[in-house]
Amino acid sequence: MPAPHSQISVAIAFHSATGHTARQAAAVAAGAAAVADASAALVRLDMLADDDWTTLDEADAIVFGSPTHMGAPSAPFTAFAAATQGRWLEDRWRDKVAAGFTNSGTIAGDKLNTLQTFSILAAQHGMIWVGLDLKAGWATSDGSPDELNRLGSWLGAMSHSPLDLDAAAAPRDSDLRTAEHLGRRVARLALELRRGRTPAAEVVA
Ligand SMILES: Cc1cc2nc3c(=O)[nH]c(=O)nc-3n(C[C@H](O)[C@H](O)[C@H](O)COP(=O)(O)O)c2cc1C
Repeated sequence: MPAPHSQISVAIAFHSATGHTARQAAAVAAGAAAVADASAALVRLDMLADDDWTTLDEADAIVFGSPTHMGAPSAPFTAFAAATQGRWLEDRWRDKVAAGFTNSGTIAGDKLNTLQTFSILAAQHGMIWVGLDLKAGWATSDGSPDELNRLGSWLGAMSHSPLDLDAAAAPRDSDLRTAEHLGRRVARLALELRRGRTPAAEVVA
């Protein structure tokens, strides 16, 4: 069932092969669900059922997530993107809020290309892309990797999971809190869109 008029739902459409990106997805969901009148649903793209498509169709916002594989979204994510073509034809996701996150084994790892691919998918669907509104962390000589947005990304949330660490040990907490922040922002903006903002003229009067 679609959310009642005063409430919004955020779907997190993600793939994760070995669990690291799944932790990032859970953090986005926790952030979204922490906003009053917002709910969050995790949709695993490697086991999509009809109900999952319904969850996506009824969501006010969809956050795309995938590990970066060979500098791009993983194959299951790419298959999912292609499978949305019918919805694209029918404009079914137009004006939904969209955002994205990715995780990879090296600090850079060409993750930006993954986020760009998500944002183009959103644009093709007529969705409204929401980036990350956090200053760069770990950007000065006395900075720390424990700061939010330590990887300095604005198109979406990035995280890094060193290749020798399993999903219990990575991504680190600052990356998960960054993902949580993105989830909160998406839910807050989706609520504002649903309820309507105060018209600008009234604000300046
Ligand atoms: C086929 C494949 C390609 C990968 N390509 C990249 C890459 O381009 N850049 C990178 O930094 N890490 C790369 N990795 C590492 C993964 O991004 C990393 O292990 C990530 O934490 C996996 O996330 P998951 O546990 O959610 O599956 C690759 C891993 C695989 C299996």
